[in-house]
Amino acid sequence: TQSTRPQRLLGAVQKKATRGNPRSVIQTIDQFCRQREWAMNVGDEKGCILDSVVTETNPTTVLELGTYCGYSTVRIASLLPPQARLITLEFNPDFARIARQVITWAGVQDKVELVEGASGDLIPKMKAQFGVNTFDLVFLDHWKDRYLPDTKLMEECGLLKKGSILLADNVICPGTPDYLEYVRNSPRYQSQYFKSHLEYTKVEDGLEKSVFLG
Ligand SMILES: Cc1ccc(Cc2cc(O)c(O)c(C(=O)NC/C=C/[C@H]3O[C@@H](n4cnc5c(N)ncnc54)[C@H](O)[C@@H]3O)c2)cc1
Ligand SMILES: [Mg+2]
Repeated sequence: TQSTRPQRLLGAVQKKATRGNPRSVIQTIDQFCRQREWAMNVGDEKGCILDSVVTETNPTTVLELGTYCGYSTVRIASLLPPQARLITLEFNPDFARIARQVITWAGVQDKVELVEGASGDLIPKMKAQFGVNTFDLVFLDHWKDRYLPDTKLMEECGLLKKGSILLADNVICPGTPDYLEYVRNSPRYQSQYFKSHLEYTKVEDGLEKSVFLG
């Protein structure tokens, strides 16, 4: 039977990346996407912006919406201090299965909890079922029409505190117009756009960093 792109991406990681070395896993996936097959990972250019936001936030509790193959999961987890943890949500079981293997190959599995399910169902369970108080950082990279409803849901569930950071991928391409309008015009957020490019291309894209003001 035909393999899928995520399966081929995992194969490249297991063949070329050094076990337990997150940077090696990231480099292998970026090389695979440049030389073999494009895949919707945040990539190395926007990834460097992600790295700088993670390190300056120095988060204890991180939420990622949309794991896909685990590229940004590994990238974020590799920068977290020992006691910090990253919860990542993925509703496609095939992607989740691949991501778990990528995360384990990188050796960051102790900092990551991959939960299979839809963000709309799981966000309301974060406090009671996952023992979360609030998130210091949220990375949004799932279906683009879910960014706004899930942000409002996180507000309603009391998962954001004064100073919580939302970092959203693809605010230009594919684009998240309703989300951008909300975080840029709501008095509850201080927003900043980081201009970049769609992963592995010269097309403009960017990340939007929004600080929740309480
Ligand atoms: C026109 C066009 C097309 C594609 C691109 C290129 C491009 C570039 C990018 O960086 C992109 O992030 C994307 C993109 O579409 N990302 C969607 C990513 C989804 C992943 O998240 C999962 N998921 C989706 N909704 C949920 C949800 N509620 N709860 C839990 N998991 C969810 C899915 O199962 C996938 O694992 C596309 C650019 C322009
Ligand atoms: Mg993306």
